[in-house]
Amino acid sequence: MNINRITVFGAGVWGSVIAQHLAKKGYKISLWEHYKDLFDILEKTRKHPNIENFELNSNIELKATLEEAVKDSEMLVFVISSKSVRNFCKQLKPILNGKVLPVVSASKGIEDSTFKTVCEVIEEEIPQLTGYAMSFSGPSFALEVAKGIPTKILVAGPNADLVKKTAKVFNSSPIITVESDDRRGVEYGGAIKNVVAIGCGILDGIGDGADTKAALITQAMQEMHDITVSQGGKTESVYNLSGLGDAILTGMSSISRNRRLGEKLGQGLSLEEARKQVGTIAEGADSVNSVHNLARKNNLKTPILDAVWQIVCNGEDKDVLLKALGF
Ligand SMILES: NC(=O)C1=CN([C@@H]2O[C@H](COP(=O)(O)OP(=O)(O)OC[C@H]3O[C@@H](n4cnc5c(N)ncnc54)[C@H](OP(=O)(O)O)[C@@H]3O)[C@@H](O)[C@H]2O)C=CC1
Ligand SMILES: O=C(CO)COP(=O)(O)O
Repeated sequence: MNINRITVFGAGVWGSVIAQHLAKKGYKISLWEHYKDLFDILEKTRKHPNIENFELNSNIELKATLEEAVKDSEMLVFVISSKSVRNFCKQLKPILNGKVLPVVSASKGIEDSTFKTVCEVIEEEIPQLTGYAMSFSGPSFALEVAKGIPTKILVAGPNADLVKKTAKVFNSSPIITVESDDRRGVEYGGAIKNVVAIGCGILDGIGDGADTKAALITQAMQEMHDITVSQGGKTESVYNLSGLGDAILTGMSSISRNRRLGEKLGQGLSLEEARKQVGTIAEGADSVNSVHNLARKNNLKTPILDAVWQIVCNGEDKDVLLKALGF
């Protein structure tokens, strides 16, 4: 696999930081963004409005159309919100025109109606990519990676050779990549940890502290485990970087948008108001329903995740979470 040009879809904070990381390594990057206002700002200033002291590397070219974005590309990286992936693939498919190339998803979510992971949605919509989609997931705040703070991220996919080569592409300071053959387990962990982070935020909003959040994470990990394993994921992935590692990061850090959304809910704000105040996407608010429905469908006992669902989706009082924890 000889890679020179990589396309990154989504110039949000994580997409831009990934593009920068790869550009600094010497890859030529085509960065595509669908939101015209953001595209125009990036093109005009080369600075990202949501990342401090961040100027796009000269190896990054902004691409306004999908045709331009995929031209000469040897790898695609998806960093758009998970719920927009299916429609996005419908636009991308005719443009790829049967082309086969490795695809990496850095998005974290589970589709509501189908319970499919982002890689599975990509492969379903663009069948020639089946076996070529990999997940890139682990504890990695874009804002910390942008500052050069070290982290470890899993690259997971069904083809060991492709995973090895892709891990090499992404591996360089401050990111150490770790290879995995359990894409499902990695993607489920990455999606469910966002719901766990909302739960931790709710506790913050109520005024409870790190002690209570640590108890929540510990109990919720069993629920993450049971759901993931029921879908064919491995136990070892649940307790690896994308599950446990990312649950600790997002549940405990003030940076996490999912945790911040939960905090607003815990303070009594409605979901709509909480979303507005957080401003940017909080994937957990979309995944909470799919996670809940999946647990019900499989008759799994998931009291912590159910309580978060009741608060987020039904507007229940936040005390249901304390009750679920046994307080
Ligand atoms: N930020 C982080 O630290 C990390 C984020 N992630 C994951 O990465 C993904 C992106 O997050 P992040 O970059 O932080 O979020 P941002 O809100 O900063 O960016 C989201 C990106 O998705 C794009 N998008 C939204 N809707 C559509 C659509 N209909 N079609 C095409 N593109 C669309 C956005 O465009 P627009 O500007 O129009 O909204 C934007 O480029 C999420 O799944 C998140 O969980 C993973 C690890 C770390
Ligand atoms: O997934 C993330 C870090 O690994 C980002 O989490 P938030 O979306 O909650 O900020």
